[in-house]
Amino acid sequence: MTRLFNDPAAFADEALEGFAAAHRRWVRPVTGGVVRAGGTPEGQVAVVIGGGSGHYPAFSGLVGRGLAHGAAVGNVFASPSAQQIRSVARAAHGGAGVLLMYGNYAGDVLHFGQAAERLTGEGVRARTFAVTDDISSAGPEETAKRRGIAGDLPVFKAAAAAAEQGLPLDEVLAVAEHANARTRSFGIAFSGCTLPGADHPLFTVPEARMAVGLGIHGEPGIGEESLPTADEAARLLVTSLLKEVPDGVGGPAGARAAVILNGLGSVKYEELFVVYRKVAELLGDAGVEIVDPEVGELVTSFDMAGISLTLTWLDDGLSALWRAPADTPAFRKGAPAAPEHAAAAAVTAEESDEQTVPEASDASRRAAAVVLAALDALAATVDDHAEELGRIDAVAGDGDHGIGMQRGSTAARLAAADAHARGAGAGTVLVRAADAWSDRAGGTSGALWGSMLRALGGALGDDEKPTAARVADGVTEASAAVRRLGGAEVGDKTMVDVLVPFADTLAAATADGVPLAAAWDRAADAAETAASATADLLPRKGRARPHAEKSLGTPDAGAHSLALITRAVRGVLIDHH
Ligand SMILES: Nc1ncnc2c1ncn2[C@@H]1O[C@H](COP(=O)(O)OP(=O)(O)O)[C@@H](O)[C@H]1O
Ligand SMILES: O=C(COP(=O)(O)O)[C@@H](O)CO
Repeated sequence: MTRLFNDPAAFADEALEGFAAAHRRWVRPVTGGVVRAGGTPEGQVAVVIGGGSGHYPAFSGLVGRGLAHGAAVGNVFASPSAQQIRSVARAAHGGAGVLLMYGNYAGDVLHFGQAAERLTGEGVRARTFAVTDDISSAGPEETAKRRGIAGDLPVFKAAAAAAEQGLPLDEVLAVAEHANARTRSFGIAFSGCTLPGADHPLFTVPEARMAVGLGIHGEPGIGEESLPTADEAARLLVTSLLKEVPDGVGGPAGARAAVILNGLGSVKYEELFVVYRKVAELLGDAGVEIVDPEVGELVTSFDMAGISLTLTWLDDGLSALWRAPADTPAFRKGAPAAPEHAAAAAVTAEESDEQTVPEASDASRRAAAVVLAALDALAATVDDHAEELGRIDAVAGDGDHGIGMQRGSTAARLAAADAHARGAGAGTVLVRAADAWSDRAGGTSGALWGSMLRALGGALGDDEKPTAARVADGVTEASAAVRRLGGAEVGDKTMVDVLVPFADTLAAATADGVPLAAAWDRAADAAETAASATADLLPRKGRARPHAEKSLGTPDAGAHSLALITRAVRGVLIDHH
């Protein structure tokens, strides 16, 4: 239970503020997160890590010498936005490029990828790397689909220590790849976490049972077993990981491993030590030499009761990197190094000029008023259904879809109102709304809704009154943009299952000469039908994928919210007909 909060929507920002105030020796706040207080030494590759809030000490607590140069911090269980990441990366850049590192989650992949593209376009060399250590989230033949959990730490540390040694960007990336290929984690959970402001946990585990194969966002495990003793838990964790010793290690006997026994939030340190006692014994029996073990909370999930074991199979190079000194708010090792000379001036990301708007025709400005009314209706319907959307998302995801959609749509509405008040045309109003949505919401849906509204805005432009055909073209482009960015197709159980029939129905009706309001009406019906039909599908993309079976019978959260929104916008179009 999270008991101490003010406005739940402000929880992540307020926590980051307090964290930065408490750790001035190590970190300096910048837009979107924190960077090292002393900056990045000139000519050193900057390792910028990041992810959602709710996982402390990941990610902000791992910024400091020997570890990350900066951390981009998103909202609770939602990736930071591309804009936040770009801002932190620019502030951390020491002139030798940045490596952006995160756990493998759809939202992170989208936003860090977009940030890297923008940084590269601005002349900052940027590469990305997603950690994939969780063996329960996909089989050995699909390691690229695995999630990042407590293995984030050794992989981040290896890359950061390599950067500290002065290696160039591509070699730092190669170290990250190598460390990740040799890192495996597996976890178990006894109860789910409760998000700030929520009155019940994201999932529950029946009395005397445990969930096997936990996620770090309150995702339920992939299986369930009887509650073990501490020794049985240790045995399950160790045997699961020893079944998957990576290629190149040659088997556990005689191998060296960095070992992390991680508490997810409400397992006591003493309990962890009782488990670790057996972990150490079993690894010793298997002939594994344990190097600098860590027992404690390194990647958490609020107050979730759970533990995970991580092994990074070391060679000489990785061993030196794992043992290298580090000095961060939450992770310290070895003797502190001499003071560093920071790169001349950390650049703070400049804000884009949002004061002015491009010229627009009167007709487009009038249409902008309708766009604004549509965004108002959209935000209102998201508010009305936020709890329901969270509930649906919690069935197999992380329960934050309602919160994320609320944050994004509220920001979009405000940005649109501002642009409209400045005389913007319909296209610009939508593009401003899109940028505000993806920047404020983060997360998978933040990136996708941002790209959707941007594509629609681009198609409408600021010059002409948007005709029904042009709106239909814009929606078709929005549908293509979402599929390009997210890589999902119809049948994967995502919002694409609704977007495609919605766009197709709208296009067909307008091509037949049906006026916009009536065509939209038809398309919204198709959207609703398609959203309900997602209940019968198994998810193949996004957070819900590892829990595919659990989601049968429940529609996809993003598909449902999109259908609700098309219905809400229909009312506006009919009113303005
Ligand atoms: N690759 C993808 N392409 C399109 N839509 C996706 C994809 N992955 C997830 N989604 C959609 O995003 C929704 C979840 O959004 P959100 O709550 O922001 O996710 P998360 O918390 O995983 O970042 C899902 O219900 C699904 O509709
Ligand atoms: O949840 C996180 C990011 O993934 P999303 O796909 O945006 O939900 C975050 O907590 C881990 O980085």
